[in-house]
Amino acid sequence: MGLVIRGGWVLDERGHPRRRDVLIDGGRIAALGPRLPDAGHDVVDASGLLVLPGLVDLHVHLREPGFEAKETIATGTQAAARGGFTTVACMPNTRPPLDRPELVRWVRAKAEREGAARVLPFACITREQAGRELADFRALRDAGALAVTDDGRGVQNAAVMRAAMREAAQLGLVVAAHCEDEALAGAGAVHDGAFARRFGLPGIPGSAEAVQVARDIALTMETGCRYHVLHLSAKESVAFVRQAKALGVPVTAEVTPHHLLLCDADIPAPDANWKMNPPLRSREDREALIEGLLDGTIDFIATDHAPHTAEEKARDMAAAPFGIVGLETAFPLLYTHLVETGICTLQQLVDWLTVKPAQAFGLPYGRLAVGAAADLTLVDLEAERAVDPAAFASKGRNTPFAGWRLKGWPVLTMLEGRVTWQDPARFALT
Ligand SMILES: NC(=O)N[C@@H](CC(=O)O)C(=O)O
Ligand SMILES: [Zn+2]
Ligand SMILES: [Zn+2]
Repeated sequence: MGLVIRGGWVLDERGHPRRRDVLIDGGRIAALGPRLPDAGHDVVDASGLLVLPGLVDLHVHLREPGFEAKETIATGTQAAARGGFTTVACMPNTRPPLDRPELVRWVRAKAEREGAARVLPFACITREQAGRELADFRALRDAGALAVTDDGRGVQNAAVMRAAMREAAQLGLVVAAHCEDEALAGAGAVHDGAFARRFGLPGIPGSAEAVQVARDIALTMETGCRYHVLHLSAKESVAFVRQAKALGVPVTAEVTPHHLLLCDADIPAPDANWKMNPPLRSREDREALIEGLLDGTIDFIATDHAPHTAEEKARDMAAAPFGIVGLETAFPLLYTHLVETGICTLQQLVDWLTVKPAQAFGLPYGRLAVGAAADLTLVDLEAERAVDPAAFASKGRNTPFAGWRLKGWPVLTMLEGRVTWQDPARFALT
């Protein structure tokens, strides 16, 4: 017996909403049409709801192993499910870092047992993320690593980065980079701009990111490696990626919801819930990111969900760790502030959160089509409520968006036909 998702709005090829039924059988989408027969199937009433392919977030920190006080694979994937995400890629800056194949296998096995989302682990570029010797890419790939990155830190030595790209090119692995020149970033806590000056905080200039983006594009041209820029934040970086793409360089880039929606002028006062790396930059940087996303320079959106404990984030802005959570607010934030404001269409937003990240990493997810895995997200576009960090599934409560009134909340999430989250006020599926 299958399950019919009855009467929801499905976006067609041209992005127009159509009333469609979705039949799920054996964890796959078995049929999609205007009026499918019940034929003894279970039925979910999706009338009035948007039915999307399960959202894909290729940049999250699940913190296991080693930082279970911040998050676990279980709580992080529950946060993903609540946010409408069915596939997440987790970063290797754990303790120990994911620089050996047995660690990649351990994360995959634990996620398989406890996860409420599909988890694709990134592995390290360098051993211990120390920036010196390369990890064993072939063994990491064979253990199931999605790609390699030293996220949390930039690779400081250009020769090490070039060696990584040569090796990755041989193996068909993507190199994903956290671009940050540590000599330029120094001990900075926020963007090197008006807010930093007003509160006497050390600043991180946009150039700290952009010089590594430029360097890595040159190395990509030399090595032919597939290169991806994580959490793009500076207008100069956008310009470099745009130019590289025009030259046919195999580069992709992502941007976070917070860099699209906030700039340093929005920070109300020194408060570590507004501290993340890269930092919120200037209004012009933010505008360049939106422009880059709209013109295809930036390929997709990823949250960089980076949970920390309340105690860590209660420290002052200079001392607290970088990072904010993102999984449980991403869709409503972007729907309310990009789609409802007319900056982009619903179809564009959905693509940036589904098929675009999947395509960039060669993954078969993010499409609502017969034969595809039944990863689905039902969203109520009219539901409006305030962001309440106390109600998060994540252990992290560190968000600058607390109290924001948003529309477009996910109400049911399904991974391969199994419900991973449902709004208890609306559904009671088993
Ligand atoms: N983005 C952040 O501010 N923090 C991330 C590291 C990272 O993504 O670089 C973290 O691990 O906490
Ligand atoms: Zn990073
Ligand atoms: Zn990150």
